[in-house]
Amino acid sequence: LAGAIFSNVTKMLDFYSQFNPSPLSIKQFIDFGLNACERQSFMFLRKELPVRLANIMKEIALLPENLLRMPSVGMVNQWYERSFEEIIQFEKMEPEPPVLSQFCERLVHIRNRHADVVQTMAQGVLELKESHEVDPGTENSIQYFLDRFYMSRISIRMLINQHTLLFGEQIGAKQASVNGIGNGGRHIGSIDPACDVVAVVKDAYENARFLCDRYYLASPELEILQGGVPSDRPMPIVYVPSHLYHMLFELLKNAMRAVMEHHESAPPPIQINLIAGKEDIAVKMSDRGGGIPRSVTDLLFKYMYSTAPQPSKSDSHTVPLAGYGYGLPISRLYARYFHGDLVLMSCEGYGTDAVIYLKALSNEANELLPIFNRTSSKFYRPVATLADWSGSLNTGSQPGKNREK
Ligand SMILES: O=S(=O)(c1ccc(O)cc1O)N1Cc2ccccc2C1
Repeated sequence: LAGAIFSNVTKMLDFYSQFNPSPLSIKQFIDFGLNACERQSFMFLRKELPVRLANIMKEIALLPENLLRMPSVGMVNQWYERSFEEIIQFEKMEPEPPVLSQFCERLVHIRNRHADVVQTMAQGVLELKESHEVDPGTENSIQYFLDRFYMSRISIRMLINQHTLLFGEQIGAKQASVNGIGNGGRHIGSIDPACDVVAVVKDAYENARFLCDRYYLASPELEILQGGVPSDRPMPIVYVPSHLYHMLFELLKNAMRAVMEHHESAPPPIQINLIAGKEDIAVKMSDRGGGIPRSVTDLLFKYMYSTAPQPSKSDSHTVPLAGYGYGLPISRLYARYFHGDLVLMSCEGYGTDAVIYLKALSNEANELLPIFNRTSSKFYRPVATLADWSGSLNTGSQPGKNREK
């Protein structure tokens, strides 16, 4: 029987992975949420969630053997297989109330099962680093995979959160989503159509400052500018506050650590400049924390570089303010998820600017989703490439001029 079940799941994976994920824009999430219909949401998700799960599960199967065999990666893979099987069971069910509420409960169960996926995958990367030599080709495959894997996870959790917030049994979920009372900001699921960037900046700053004070017994002040002029007037945008908070909190922790470690006393303030353009909204955070050389800036987004043994829970308050966990790479994924970006510009010896770019128009803020196909599969069988620019660090081993090109 197990064999039969296995082959059936494999067949279903092949079936659903043939479809491309369907990206939604923030505008579409809002338009649907304003007169949300649970039946329609159910009909969409019981197809779209298996499509997104199957697309990324096919890539997990293409991972370098050494990583795929790590115990933690095996565990994550099992979670994905179990969740995939549970959702496709709703394929043939009638969209009647009892099934709709079962579906909602099942989504909550799946979201909880996958709560620790980020650190469990990081553990898998650590197991690989500690057990095998990792060649540059494998490292590139892992970087490519994890960006896509975590982006896929962000998108699946976004769909689950919208459905459970709009139709779930939380207190106040009903009237809040229907006529907007009971939630002052008229949130549509996890989206706030009037998310005040200044308020989220202050919230993230207060929380980062608390950690900084506890560790350094001091913390830098914050200056908020809008268009280069000091102002903390509200700045409403259409966005997911929790995503914006996650990015700001990470960048503020890094900036505070840099400033406190670069100045014995009187730390210079961190400056956040908010600029609303026609296409882009830019949140530029500037610190005078001494910066880092360009050769290091790229490493900060590398999962392999950022994976280090986790400090034990007991001394977690002694963990440096900004570790080098996956905070920066995942914050960049949150920015890119709705077609924005997160870039670092460091000037060694002076300080670092970090810019979060967001789409100004909600109809342009489309989900950015990984697609499993021949193109993505090629990334997992990297062929040795010849240098096409001279003078790079590893030219020593390149074949001579008159030999094969
Ligand atoms: O690399 S950084 O320039 C830096 C990186 C990211 C960021 O958001 C802000 C930053 O400032 N910076 C992090 C850090 C930590 C300890 C000591 C010195 C520094 C320098």
